[in-house]
Amino acid sequence: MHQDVKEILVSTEQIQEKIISLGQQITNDYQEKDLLCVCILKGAAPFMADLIRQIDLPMEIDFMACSSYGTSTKSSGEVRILKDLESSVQNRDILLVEDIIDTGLTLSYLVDLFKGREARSVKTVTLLDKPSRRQADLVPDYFGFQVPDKFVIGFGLDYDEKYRNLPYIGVLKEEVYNTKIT
Ligand SMILES: O=P(O)(O)OC[C@H]1O[C@H](OP(=O)(O)OP(=O)(O)O)[C@H](O)[C@@H]1O
Ligand code: HPA
Ligand SMILES: [Mg+2]
Repeated sequence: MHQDVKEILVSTEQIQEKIISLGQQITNDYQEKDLLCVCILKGAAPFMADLIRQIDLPMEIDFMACSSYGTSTKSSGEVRILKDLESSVQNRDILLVEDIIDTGLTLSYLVDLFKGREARSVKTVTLLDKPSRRQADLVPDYFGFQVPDKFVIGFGLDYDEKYRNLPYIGVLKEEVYNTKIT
């Protein structure tokens, strides 16, 4: 275990098992649809890469970068689009792929954005859900694991851009962000 991790919440094996089952559900639900999986960078990249290999359908992928946390553990509440899609979403079935829904501000902003762009359907899949912190009225269509109100890292999730490469979900030790000089 990494020295900055207080405890492991979800193991590598649990994550992989869950991704297989999410892939099966999505495969069943998107038969005869025009599926475009949109990865919300950067955090969702590892989850997206594993998830799409468990979806047994003709489909496309695209990437969007937004940021609301910057280098902090608190959401700024303001969603900035850093990179937009290359594909058109009009009349397509969009599945937004996230690593975590926390306040829900990022994803509810993006769902509204894609509905405004006339997608046929907009659904959401997230590896982690932290419902206790919700500010926006958003329930994911598919989720992997619910997590408590702790700042989590690994499998794409960062603190100050680090720890994305950990192969499990862990809780970051408080002293790591309390002692940071900003
Ligand atoms: O529900 P919310 O409170 O809006 O939080 C969730 C969002 O915050 C994180 O992104 P971040 O802004 O840290 O960008 P990153 O994926 O590049 O780390 C995460 O990947 C989600 O996109
Ligand atoms: O708990 C979290 N960890 C990392 N990034 C996040 N973005 C929202 N919540 C979190
Ligand atoms: Mg982040």
